[in-house]
Amino acid sequence: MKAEIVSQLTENQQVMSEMALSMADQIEHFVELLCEAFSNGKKLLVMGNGGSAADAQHFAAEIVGRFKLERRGLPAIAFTTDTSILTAIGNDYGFDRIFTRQLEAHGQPGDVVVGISTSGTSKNVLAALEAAKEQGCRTVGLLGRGGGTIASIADLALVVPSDNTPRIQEGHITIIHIVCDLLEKRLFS
Ligand SMILES: O=C(CO)[C@@H](O)[C@H](O)[C@H](O)[C@H](O)COP(=O)(O)O
Ligand SMILES: [Zn+2]
Repeated sequence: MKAEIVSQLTENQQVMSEMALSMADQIEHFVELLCEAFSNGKKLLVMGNGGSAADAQHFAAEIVGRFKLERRGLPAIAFTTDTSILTAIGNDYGFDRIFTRQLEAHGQPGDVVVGISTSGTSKNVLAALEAAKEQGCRTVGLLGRGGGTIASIADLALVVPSDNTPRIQEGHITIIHIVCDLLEKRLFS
């Protein structure tokens, strides 16, 4: 068992090292998109399924609350949190529409819409990013496994270099923390 633990920790380190070599420019671009949006009174809308739903909520909490600095709250909504909305839309229109409908309700031109999907293929996330583009929002995919179909439609695709879902999720939350740290410093210090 110990060998397996060491192997998983080592795999995490390898993914993080590859990200450090290949993703810094894209992460910087993500920070710039969000800083521009918040400076112009726009907001972050974010979504994902399963572990990525938790990441979406975590991201919104850092933005509305704070990361490290004392500052005013910034506007962010995770489309994963309201069980009445999720069950009503899922029941009445289907699971593939749970994010699209919320996007229709909240999305404004200039908002940054972030879809988190380790496979890059979740239909509800893909549909929401497609709708977001039509509404004039900027779209970002936090992805894995080569990026999938979502990478081909997102304005900015950040693809964690792994095919292993937990390692990809660890990459996503690391990116989210770096982005929160940098945008907070850029906007408030
Ligand atoms: O957290 C995990 C696996 O680590 C799962 O809950 C996982 O997020 C779910 O299977 C999701 O439905 C996967 O969706 P996606 O990342 O491919 O879009
Ligand atoms: Zn997980």
